[in-house]
Amino acid sequence: MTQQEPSPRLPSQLTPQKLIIASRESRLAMWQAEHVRDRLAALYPDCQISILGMTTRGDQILDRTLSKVGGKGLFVKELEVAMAEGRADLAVHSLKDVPMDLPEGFELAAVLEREDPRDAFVSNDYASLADLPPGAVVGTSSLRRQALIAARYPQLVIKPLRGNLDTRLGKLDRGEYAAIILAAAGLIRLGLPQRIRAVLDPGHSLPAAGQGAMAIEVASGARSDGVDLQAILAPLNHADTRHAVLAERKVSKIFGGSCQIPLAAHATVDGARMHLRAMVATPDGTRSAFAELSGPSGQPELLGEQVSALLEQQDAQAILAVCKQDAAADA
Ligand SMILES: NCc1[nH]cc(CCC(=O)O)c1CC(=O)O
Repeated sequence: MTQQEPSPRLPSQLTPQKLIIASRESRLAMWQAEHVRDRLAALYPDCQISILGMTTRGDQILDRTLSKVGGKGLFVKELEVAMAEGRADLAVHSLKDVPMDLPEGFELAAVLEREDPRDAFVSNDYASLADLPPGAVVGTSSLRRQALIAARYPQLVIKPLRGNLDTRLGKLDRGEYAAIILAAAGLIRLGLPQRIRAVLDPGHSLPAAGQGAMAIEVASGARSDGVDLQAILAPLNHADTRHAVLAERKVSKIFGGSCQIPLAAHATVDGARMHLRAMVATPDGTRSAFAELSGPSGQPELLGEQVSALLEQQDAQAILAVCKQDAAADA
């Protein structure tokens, strides 16, 4: 799991003198941008690397669930505008927040090695979901987490929880929730692993496509001074993680791809083989479809298509129709 792509050994005149990284300003986003900055600084010691912090619409709108205000694109659009205008060269994202289809003219130059992809149970008073008394309030705004919890623990009450990690932990600590569910990766990166009371078994709480992975987005083609950003960033790519997330994102894309439906997709890679598991459900968790398959690591998108076909055979379309009705009733 730790091999990196071979370094491209760029001719020295093509290594950049200056790189600007666009990032959201949340503590997690900044940690991730600094991580990329430090890795690039080690590769290109003569390059001056800075971080341009930005606020996105996704950070500003905190009173509605993401699925209602337009989905994942809200976290990346401003960063793409900065790249298109030449104010930044690359953007660092949590891959989970990156839409399945990037706008024309942008691509993912690197997918970094994945951190723990699992969901984490976080609480000051309880050790696990199973410990919560009936009626206890659990915070999450993820439809996937909501459906998975409702299916196994229908006696719990799920309430929306938005905002960056510090905001969410603050709401838990003020007693607004008995427990909250967060990605383990974010807590680990922020140096808060002690907040994790239990990691949820992926067999019960299958992770979201891309969870725990970071990606670097660039504008396609060479920079105006001829610097090939793709080649510059290639050494940061982690091949196994890229293959896993390509398979996961294929499933997301086939099922309509944003926060609108409860959908999980998680792949593991073992050398030349990979295994993909995926699930779709109704938001109340009462109906769900699950499928899994193994295949060659070199054809992740094919595996994604095959697993999606298995889900469809299990009536996934009927589940999605229920979700769409819910969405229409909300509107
Ligand atoms: N939707 C927000 C988001 N995007 C990425 C992460 C965590 C880090 C990751 O998955 O890489 C989180 C927070 C969470 O789900 O708890």
